[in-house]
Amino acid sequence: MVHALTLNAGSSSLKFGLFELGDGRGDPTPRILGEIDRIGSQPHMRATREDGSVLSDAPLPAEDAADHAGALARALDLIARERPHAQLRAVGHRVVHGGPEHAAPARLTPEVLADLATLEPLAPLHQPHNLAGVRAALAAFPDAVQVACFDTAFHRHHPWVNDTFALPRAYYDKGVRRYGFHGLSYDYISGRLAEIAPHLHSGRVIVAHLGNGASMCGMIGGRSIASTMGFSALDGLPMGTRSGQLDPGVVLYLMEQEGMSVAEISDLLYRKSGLLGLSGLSNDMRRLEEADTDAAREAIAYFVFRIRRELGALAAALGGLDALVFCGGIGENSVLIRHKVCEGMGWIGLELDDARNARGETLVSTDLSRVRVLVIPTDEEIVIARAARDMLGRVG
Ligand SMILES: Nc1ncnc2c1ncn2[C@@H]1O[C@H](COP(=O)(O)OP(=O)(O)O)[C@@H](O)[C@H]1O
Ligand SMILES: CC(=O)OP(=O)(O)O
Ligand SMILES: [Mg+2]
Repeated sequence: MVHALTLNAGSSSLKFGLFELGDGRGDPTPRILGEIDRIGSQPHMRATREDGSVLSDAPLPAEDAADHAGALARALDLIARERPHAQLRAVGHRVVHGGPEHAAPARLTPEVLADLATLEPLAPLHQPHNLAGVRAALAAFPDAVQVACFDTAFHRHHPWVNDTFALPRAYYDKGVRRYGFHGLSYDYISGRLAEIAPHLHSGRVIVAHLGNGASMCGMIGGRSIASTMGFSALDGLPMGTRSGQLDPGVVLYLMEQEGMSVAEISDLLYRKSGLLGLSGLSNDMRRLEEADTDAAREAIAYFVFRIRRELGALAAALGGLDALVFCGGIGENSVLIRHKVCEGMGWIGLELDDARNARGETLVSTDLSRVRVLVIPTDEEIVIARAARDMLGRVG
């Protein structure tokens, strides 16, 4: 039976999925979904079958998953044990940055891989690890069709005013643009909305992808019009460890007055800021919600304030609002954050139903709310699997 493997490599984690492709026309069926985290230190593998039953939830010997290639080998051992007859004909990769050119998934050739490596400085927390996953998979499956699925692709047709900064034009031409990210998630949500609420899909929608990385996207007719992330995955909302939007004067100050190096500033903005920096406690929203400290409450207050501010800004960019969708680990699970984001939003025609919100229903707005509020679990893996299926259908 023909299968596709999906890989989503983070700095110290590797998410993997095994999908059955059937006759290549229907939706891929997930058979195994898993993640190895703490690669290089204390690796741990979790994996489940499609029915939710646990296949693995155990530490791995450190030397077995010392890098992404080792982690991939362990994931493949598990897949081979569980589904020994799976023919792996395609591998789909999440690649965060596709630069200005890629508006659709791309077949991975040595040339494309070399081109994507030049974008590593633009997404240092993601791109080098994504490409480490690609190299490991190319070595393991030289005969499979390998496809890169870009977080930036969904936004490539957004309007020029949201694509540019007010810098001299030469910088735009060199690629200093507002790319936008989390596109696999937005693509999935756009597709789900078309299925479950087509009248909303065709309207003005804001999607809040609130996970460890967080951004918001304004869509009309399911297409990106504006988003809060820009040139890098640092912009916009504060995140687990990333600052979000920052006056560029702060960076100049850190260089000139604090004498900080580029590496130090990068470490500060990508790894020590956001919820972690403000709370002094954790990047994990669950821990902040449980913590009884002023700093944790202030970190949550700032996160919520920025989401509300961006909601207003994106609604203005869309010329109004028909629906707000929450997704990502925080958006899907945090009753408190959804409540705080929607509190007092009657001015824009949005009213949350607290009982529906507490039950985590799909529709969490009141029946009288003009703006519909929905919670839709996102699924980046199926978007990658579909792209792998389509590429295999074209070239395989
Ligand atoms: N029940 C919950 N309440 C509040 N926050 C939650 C809950 N479940 C998960 N989260 C938060 O979701 C975030 C991780 O989101 P996720 O989308 O899984 O991240 P990633 O970007 O790593 O894929 C963490 O901050 C975690 O605390
Ligand atoms: C682009 C980005 O921020 O991704 P993640 O949420 O996986 O960190
Ligand atoms: Mg994520």
